[in-house]
Formats: sequence, structure tokens, C-alpha cells
Amino acid sequence: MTAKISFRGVGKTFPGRGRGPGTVALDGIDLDIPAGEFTVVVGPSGCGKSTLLDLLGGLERPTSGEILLDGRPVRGPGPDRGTVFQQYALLPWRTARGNVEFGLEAIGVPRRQRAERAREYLALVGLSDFEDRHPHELSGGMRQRVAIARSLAYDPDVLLMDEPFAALDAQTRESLQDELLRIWRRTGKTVVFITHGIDEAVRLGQRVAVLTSRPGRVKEVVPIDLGEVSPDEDPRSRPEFAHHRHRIWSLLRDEVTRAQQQERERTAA
Ligand SMILES: Nc1ncnc2c1ncn2[C@@H]1O[C@H](COP(=O)(O)OP(=O)(O)OP(=O)(O)O)[C@@H](O)[C@H]1O
Repeated sequence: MTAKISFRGVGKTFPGRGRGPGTVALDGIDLDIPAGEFTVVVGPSGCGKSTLLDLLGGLERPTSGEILLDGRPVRGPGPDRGTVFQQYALLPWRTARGNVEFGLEAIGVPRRQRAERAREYLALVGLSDFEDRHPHELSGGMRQRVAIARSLAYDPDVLLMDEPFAALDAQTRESLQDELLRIWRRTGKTVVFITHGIDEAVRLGQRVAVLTSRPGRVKEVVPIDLGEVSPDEDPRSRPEFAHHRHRIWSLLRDEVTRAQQQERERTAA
């Protein structure tokens, strides 16, 4: 079976200033992601996580290797991929509904359908009562829900999420994680989610790809199985959760130390 997304020997080097050496952000990334999987990517700061997502989103081109989406090389952005960033990037002069409709205008969905679809997706993220509010009238968590609704409304196959909950308080983050899982189960999207949070990775991922410090390579892909979780149980308190958490923490620890060492050498140079 072909993977939905396939990174094949993907490298990315950013040119240096003047004659200076470039920055090798990613090197030899090999990763296959099946359709419908929730994949989380973790790694030390600056290891190239956002770069990896930008390449998949078609915002950047790889220096080496290729990324295949449904077996075809990614050559640019497209409506088959929706992105949610850490910052909400909502239009302040538009209501929640207007923001969701905005993405649909861009792909030429007729007006009446736009309104209908925007309502449907705002309901999916639990914001039916807030569709006429402007971003400044919404909490951080609600704004991020609007951003998620906007990305889902044009029905991309793949949802790319770059630390979407990082700016939220712990409680809002946890409830949005639960909500995202519910939405993912309902919609069957393929999700690639970047985070710094180990707990977040274990809570959300079916697999967690741990990257090395820069240049980022895939150090290990950890399958997550939290066992049978009953509806009134907090999965975060299960022994399986602690086990996976510790595994990923151990893999990251060495890489973070290496990244800090690199940073010290760079500032000393
Ligand atoms: N447009 C660019 N031009 C030059 N260098 C870049 C560019 N974008 C990223 N880099 C460099 O590439 C490396 C990887 O950056 P990237 O933002 O992908 O890492 P990250 O893992 O997402 O970091 P963080 O966890 O801190 O958000 C960094 O050293 C960064 O400075």
C-alpha cells in the first residue's frame, strides 16, 4: 500500500548570509505516514520541525530528496492540505463565520454554500453560539477553534498543525486536545502535528516521530497505545501513558543536551 505522505531522503539547507555557511535544517528524513493517521513530530528547539511542515505544506522546497503526497511529489501549496499555526492568523475585521468563509471564497465555493459550510464546521468545533463574534471578542482557545474550523471547512485530506495549542493555558490546551481527537475520529483526516510537549504528543499521537537535534533526522518513531480507555477515565493517568512519556523523554533528553551544546558553541564562535 502506498503511504498518504512519504518523506524520501528529504534534506533542507538554508543559504547562509553572504559567503557564510548555510544552515542544514533537515538531513535525510525518511518517514511514511498512512492515510488517516495522527502523527506527532517532536524534537529539540531548532531541529527543523517547522521546516518539515513547511516542506509538506509546499511553502518551501527540499534541497534534496522528495516528499510524495498520494504518490505525487509536492510542488507547492494546495487545498488538499490545511495548516493551523500557533498564532491564530484570523482576520480581525471578520466574524468567526466570516473567517471560516474566507478560506472557502479563495477556492470559489458559492456564497450560500459558504455560509452553510462555515456554520457546520463552527458547530463541529463547538462554536455555534459565537459565529457572529469578532476575534477580539473570543478567548484564545475559541480563536484557535475558529482557525481549526477554517482549515477543516474546505475539506483538506491532510491537516498540518504547527504547535497550535502552545500559546494556550494548560486547561484550555487539554480540552482542545480532547476535542481535536474527537474531530479527527469523526473526519478521518491525516494529521501531522508538531509540538514541544511530550504529554501532548502521547495524548494525541498514534505514532510519535522523535527528531534529532539539528540537522533534524528521524531518531525513532514510537507507536503509542494507551489501551482501552473508558469514557470517564483520564488517559493521562494511565500507566501506559507514563511508559510512553518516559520513552519519548529519554529519546529527547540526549538530543536536547546536544542542541544546547551546539547553541553554546555557536554563540561562543
Ligand atoms: N527561512 C530561513 N532562513 C534561514 N534559516 C532558517 C529559515 N527557517 C528556518 N531556519 C533555520 O533552520 C533551523 C530549523 O528551524 P525550524 O524553525 O524548522 O526549527 P523548529 O524545530 O521548528 O524550532 P522550534 O522548536 O524552536 O520552533 C533553525 O536553525 C532555523 O534558524
